[in-house]
Amino acid sequence: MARVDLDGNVINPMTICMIGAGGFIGSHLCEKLMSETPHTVLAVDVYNDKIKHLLEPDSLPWNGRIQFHRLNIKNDSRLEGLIKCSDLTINLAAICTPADYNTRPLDTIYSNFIDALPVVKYCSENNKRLIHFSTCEVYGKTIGSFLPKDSPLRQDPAYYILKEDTSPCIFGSVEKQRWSYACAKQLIERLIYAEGAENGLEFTIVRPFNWIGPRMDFIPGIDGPSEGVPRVLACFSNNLLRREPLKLVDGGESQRTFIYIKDAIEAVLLMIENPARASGHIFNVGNPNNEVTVRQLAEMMTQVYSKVSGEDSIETPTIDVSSKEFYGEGYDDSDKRIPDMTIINKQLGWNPKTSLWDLLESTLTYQHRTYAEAIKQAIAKPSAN
Ligand SMILES: NC(=O)c1ccc[n+]([C@@H]2O[C@H](COP(=O)([O-])OP(=O)(O)OC[C@H]3O[C@@H](n4cnc5c(N)ncnc54)[C@H](O)[C@@H]3O)[C@@H](O)[C@H]2O)c1
Ligand SMILES: O=C(O)[C@H]1O[C@H](OP(=O)(O)OP(=O)(O)OC[C@H]2O[C@@H](n3ccc(=O)[nH]c3=O)[C@H](O)[C@@H]2O)[C@H](O)[C@@H](O)[C@@H]1O
Repeated sequence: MARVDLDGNVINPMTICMIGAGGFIGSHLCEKLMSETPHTVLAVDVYNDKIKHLLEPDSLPWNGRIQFHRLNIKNDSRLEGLIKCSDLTINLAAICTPADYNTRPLDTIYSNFIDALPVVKYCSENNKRLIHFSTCEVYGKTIGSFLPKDSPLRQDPAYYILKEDTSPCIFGSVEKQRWSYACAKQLIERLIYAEGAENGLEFTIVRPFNWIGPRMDFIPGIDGPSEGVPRVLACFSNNLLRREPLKLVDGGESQRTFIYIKDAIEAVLLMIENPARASGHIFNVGNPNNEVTVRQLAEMMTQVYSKVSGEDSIETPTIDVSSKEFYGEGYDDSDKRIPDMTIINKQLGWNPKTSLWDLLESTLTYQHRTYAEAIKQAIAKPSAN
């Protein structure tokens, strides 16, 4: 039975150059493409731990449809050739953990802007379609966050809903180096948009809103550096696994909307297979129904983990820490991130399905199954170093 797109046209097999395929999102996207489509993936990354299960053994049903190319796009002449022999390039490569933005601002700016330039150039020069991963962080802070604390307008959606074609990008001052990432992402978006306007580059830009699920980042001291600071899901999972209090930065008052990685990947597959509907657009991909403060996330994760692990939660499940202490100088934050869904609904007819509780249940089940034993060993006999 041939697979058809949203307009009833047969979907022909494509070759996709996926840069950053070895990461959290890339690994889920590769799983989806291998298990549900006839497409071929040239998986480009410096690591492949998270997609090894797709590359071996040769007896896998999709064998031959995914090839791993270990290369660093900063300085590898093979990149252009891979883009030229693909129908579509998806660029996921980035430094995208906030702890790096104010501590490694140069690497962050290079990774999110400079290193993406050749990818855009090769696509434009060779008339190849590009799907580029930006971030919801390009919206920065809401307009409402500048109103007086008790202003009723803060409840007015016009002051906090984030819409691709109307909302401004509002960052903190240059000293707040946290915004090095979002600003680099904003400028690469503007460059891509200009390549589209001036040179006819066929592009789609994705603005993910806190996608979470299995294989996101790492657990410090187990499959990542002990002093590493991953994104909040992995931080809180690590605390729960180690029976430590979850640290709430500046009281955990910031709000986020979290979406299950599997729901988000559905949206990306629709973009891949419906170029006529996706090209020329910027898309919010998030779940406006899953909004919590970070404190509420910590409380919910504590409850879910207790259920998943069968262990009672500890006496003091959370403690407050200052952002200076947790991230260092130059940290700043987005207050609230609610995606407007008009454009993605209209173009792709997509909506997220999974509640925050359910996505946390499946994700923490994975975390507990994958890490609980290793953590127990690590705590039992702390390593020499
Ligand atoms: N996960 C989210 O919720 C989220 C939210 C907003 C934006 N994004 C964006 O989506 C993209 C993917 O995010 P993710 O969560 O999968 O992050 P990730 O860190 O898990 O994946 C990024 C991958 O890119 C690779 N990479 C980085 N620099 C490279 C280089 N120079 N050459 C080759 N490979 C390189 C890394 O090895 C890694 O495997 C990023 O652009 C990120 O900014 C993600
Ligand atoms: O994932 C996204 O959509 C985007 O936003 C993230 O930024 P942020 O949501 O701030 O990243 P987290 O590290 O997950 O932090 C979320 C919130 O939790 C707080 N936090 C984090 C970790 C922790 O241990 N405690 C804690 O209170 C942070 O201060 C922040 O307010 C990252 O910038 C990228 O992954 C991406 O651009």
